[in-house]
Amino acid sequence: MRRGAENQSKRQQQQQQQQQQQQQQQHLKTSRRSTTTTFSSMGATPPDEIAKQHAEACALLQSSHSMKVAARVDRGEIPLRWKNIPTPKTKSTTTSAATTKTTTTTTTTNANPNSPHDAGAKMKQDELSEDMCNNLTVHPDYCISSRGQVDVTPLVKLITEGVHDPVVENVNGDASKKKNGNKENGKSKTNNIPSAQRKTMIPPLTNLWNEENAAVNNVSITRPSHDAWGIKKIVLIFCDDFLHTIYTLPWYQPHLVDNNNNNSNNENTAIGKNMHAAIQPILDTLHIQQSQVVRCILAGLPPGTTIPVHHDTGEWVKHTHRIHVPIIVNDTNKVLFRCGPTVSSMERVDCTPGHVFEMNNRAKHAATNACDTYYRVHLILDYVHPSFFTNRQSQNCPVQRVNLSPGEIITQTRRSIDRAMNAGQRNHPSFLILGAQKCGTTSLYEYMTQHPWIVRAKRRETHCLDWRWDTTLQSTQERQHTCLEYYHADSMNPYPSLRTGDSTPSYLLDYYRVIPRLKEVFPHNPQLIIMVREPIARAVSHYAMVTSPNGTPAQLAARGNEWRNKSLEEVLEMDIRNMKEDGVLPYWDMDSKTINMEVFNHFINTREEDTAWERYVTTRIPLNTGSYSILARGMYALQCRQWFRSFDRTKFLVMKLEELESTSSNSASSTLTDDTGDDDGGGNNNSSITTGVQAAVNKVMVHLGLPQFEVHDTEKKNAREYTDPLERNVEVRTWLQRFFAPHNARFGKMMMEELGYDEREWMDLWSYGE
Ligand SMILES: Nc1ncnc2c1ncn2[C@@H]1O[C@H](COP(=O)(O)OS(=O)(=O)O)[C@@H](OP(=O)(O)O)[C@H]1O
Repeated sequence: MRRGAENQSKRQQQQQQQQQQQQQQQHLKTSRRSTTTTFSSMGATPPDEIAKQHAEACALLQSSHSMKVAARVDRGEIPLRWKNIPTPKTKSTTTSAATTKTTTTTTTTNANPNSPHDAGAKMKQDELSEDMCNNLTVHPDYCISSRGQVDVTPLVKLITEGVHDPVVENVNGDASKKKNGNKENGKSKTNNIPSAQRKTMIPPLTNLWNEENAAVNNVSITRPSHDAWGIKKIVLIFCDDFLHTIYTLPWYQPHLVDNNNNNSNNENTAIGKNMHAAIQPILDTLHIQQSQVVRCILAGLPPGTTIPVHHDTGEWVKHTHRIHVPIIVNDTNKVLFRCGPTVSSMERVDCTPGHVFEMNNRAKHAATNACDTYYRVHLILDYVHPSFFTNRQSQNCPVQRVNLSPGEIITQTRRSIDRAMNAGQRNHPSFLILGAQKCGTTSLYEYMTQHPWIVRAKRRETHCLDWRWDTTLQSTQERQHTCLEYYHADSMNPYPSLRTGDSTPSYLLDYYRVIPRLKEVFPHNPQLIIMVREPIARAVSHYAMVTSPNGTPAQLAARGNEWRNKSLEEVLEMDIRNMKEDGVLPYWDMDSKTINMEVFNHFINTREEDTAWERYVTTRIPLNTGSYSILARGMYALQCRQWFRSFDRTKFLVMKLEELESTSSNSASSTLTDDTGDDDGGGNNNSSITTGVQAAVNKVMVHLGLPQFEVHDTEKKNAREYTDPLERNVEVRTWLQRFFAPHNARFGKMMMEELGYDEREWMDLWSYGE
């Protein structure tokens, strides 16, 4: 009785927390610009399409030319490179399976599917003909590989209880069939009890399929698409989409530790031990270690149900080998599990219990249980190569392992998983892009926020530390609260995996206002990102933006009118005069437009320079316009110096806009770290310098300690068409080069000396020749 009451109150608590979670998730979803990335391709299949595919699959099974099971072929481990091929954008995942008639593939390759060593099987993506690329996401020979046969009797014994209970309604309709219980075997007593009544009963601990039992004695995990299809589950190991944290659930812990002091007992502990023992033969057959397994689930496909044709998405897919082992299949003639490079070339896999097979889950696959009564149970297991862990370590993102306690609450989004006990542990914002203006800050923010764990702030440029700073607020607490609102901080609290930040490019120069405020309201010190760009190009871009007549009224107002009727030359002269007057440029001769290098070398990094720079910054930076400091914003060493004095150097990441520009390596597959374990996979060479959007974003992820991801949209943002006024004005360009050359060299040296950056990238920075 006591246990029943405890369970009851725990369930109520869980329900409340789940409701809160749902509300917060909804808020986060609406606060993201793109919610589409949070949904899988499979969830999108409409119910009538699923019903159609189910009818077609049942017809295939019943027809006189019923689909033959493909012969088992051991191709060894499926190379992960065949999971890294970008999916063609035009492909539809909801195509009807009606065309599936044969068991042979219809591809044009000459590779022998029976020989993993065939040269054709080693074919690279770029060798595929254009036609094949349009149709294939994976190599046709590497969709299925038979990896062995095991005795699954011990596992069957552990999970038989409750397996055929019709707790979940049949999502393909025809629920009435199941309401009457198990007609085919008539053995299960519980099946004669109406389901509503059965749900109120406290399930025996040994019924591992019961969701209420799992919520109290294991841990409740949501799998949105699978849950919607009514698939029952026993979750043993689970991880988030980036394999950042691997959670071992109580029912897979041989030495169960209950941190919550719940009612875990010997019976529950025995489950973990027995489960381990029952699954070990499968790991032995695969020749893998327990530590390589990142997901392990028993999935029960309900009678009369079809999982429609789909392919799995998410970063985890690229790094994992997907294993299926049929465990309970009452009648193999009534189940259809298919996989292939295209909908029309999917092959039927042998689903005899104990058949350990690997499938490429980037390939199309579908499953049908045409049986009237019995669930079909598969063990589904994903594992990684040991090199995955070492790569993650070197990317500042080591994989975490966590043993969950019985009944522990976790918070999930589509791509993240957190422990409820860790709610509120992340301080927001996690990062700020400080500038410089016109150096690609918009693009960088847009690239970064494609990461499913980075949530956009309410606005890209919050300006909460400069012109939106509310001077009427009395206390730090009030100011903190106001600033945090820009970052959805409250809604983010249950999901410490998620990060947020903004990009306000005016902060870099406006250090004297921004730094003290930042320290006051964000004392945890967010990670700081600075983008720079060749300063003459930056100045021209700045001038083009501020004088452009195009833009919303708010944009036009923010840019100001000060430069509207002035030439670029006049604007440059104005700024150089201001700096000269403030004492910033004692080395610059206004008449000859030359630098006295001796004076320059004596003056820089002195107290006099600091005082002069402070005079300039504190008197020349208005809050109501963007028309200022066309030259000063390109003097990066002077700006960074102020920031480096206030924060630990490790907080900073400085990148050049030019790093984004490489066209050769913008594709993710060429710059994502390789952990495929393939002999010809082309490992990550630390000594080479890669550029391009993906490489730049990878650097940012390392800086933030976030797992790397594939940037899909690598387009330039905030790009403007304009005629460069300096194109024909060689004289101005030449004096600008004279002006900036020593500043560029000074900045490059600073990056090498203070941040330890590679001299191949920072020596001779933007040198202009003679
Ligand atoms: N990927 C990539 N490669 C090369 N150049 C790029 C890229 N992304 C942005 N850009 C250029 O960056 C300029 C806009 O910078 P910002 O977004 O920082 O401008 S702003 O300060 O927010 O207004 C703007 O420069 P101009 O077009 O010269 O004005 C963009 O074209």
